[in-house]
Amino acid sequence: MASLSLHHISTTPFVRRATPLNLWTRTQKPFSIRSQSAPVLSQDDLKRLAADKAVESVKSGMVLGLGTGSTAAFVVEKLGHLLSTGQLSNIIGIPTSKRTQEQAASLNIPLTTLDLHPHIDLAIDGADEVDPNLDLVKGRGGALLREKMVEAASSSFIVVADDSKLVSGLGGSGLAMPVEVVQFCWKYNLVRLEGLFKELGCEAKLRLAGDGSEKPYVTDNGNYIVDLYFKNPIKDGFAAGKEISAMEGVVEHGLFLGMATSVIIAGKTGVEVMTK
Ligand SMILES: O=C(CO)[C@H](O)[C@H](O)COP(=O)(O)O
Repeated sequence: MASLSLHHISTTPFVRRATPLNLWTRTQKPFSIRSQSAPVLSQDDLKRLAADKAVESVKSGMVLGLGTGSTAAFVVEKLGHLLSTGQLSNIIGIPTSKRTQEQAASLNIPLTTLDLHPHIDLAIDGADEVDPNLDLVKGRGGALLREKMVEAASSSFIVVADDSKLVSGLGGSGLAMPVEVVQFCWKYNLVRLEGLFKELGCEAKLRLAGDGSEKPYVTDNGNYIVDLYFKNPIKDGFAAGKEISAMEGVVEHGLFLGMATSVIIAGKTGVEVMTK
């Protein structure tokens, strides 16, 4: 396990005294936050705290990768505010989804593409799981392909999350690890993916649109998503990623390995900046 440095930032005035989070033993569970001396912080409050901390690294003139999801949306919101109040200028963003593109455009954040700006100064995005090596599972919001392209092109990649995202091993939350696949013979690939991780008790499911119908979810790139649910965490993420990528018809997977420069985690005891 790589050694990590943790920089602690108190969430005062919400929490009077902060202690480091117990990063490596947490399991995924919903939490409500209560302190005798402070108001309750919701999960959205924590996401916003992490987002605001990350935006402190943004400087005028930067090319920015704009992530997708509820935490990344707080980042985009803050950037819009700083631009509209003149506290930031001359930034340009590359959105990782149509959703983020729409939000950023509505806040008058100038936008560009990787074609026009292949070198990104800083990307900020959420994550679904963060392990002790700062390796990630991403893509439960369905934007994994564009996220990976944008974040791989960034000199620096800051992850923002609340502490429910901390896991001791990837796949360990029991929630989905997504794989984007072409529509053609998706079932063939679903069966092959499930077989690949049989010994981890993997169950593969086609992601549905979520509108109550049996229609599949379609990504911004016109593909389907196969969600992998593991009973046991993945032991070697790099080997797993390699095997998934080698399958014909797989477009991208949600393992983001060795990509994060730092992870900003907000929890009831404060905000931690985790770096390798
Ligand atoms: O990878 C993502 C979208 O594809 C998101 O960053 C991830 O799902 C976390 O989302 P949220 O901040 O809403 O928990």
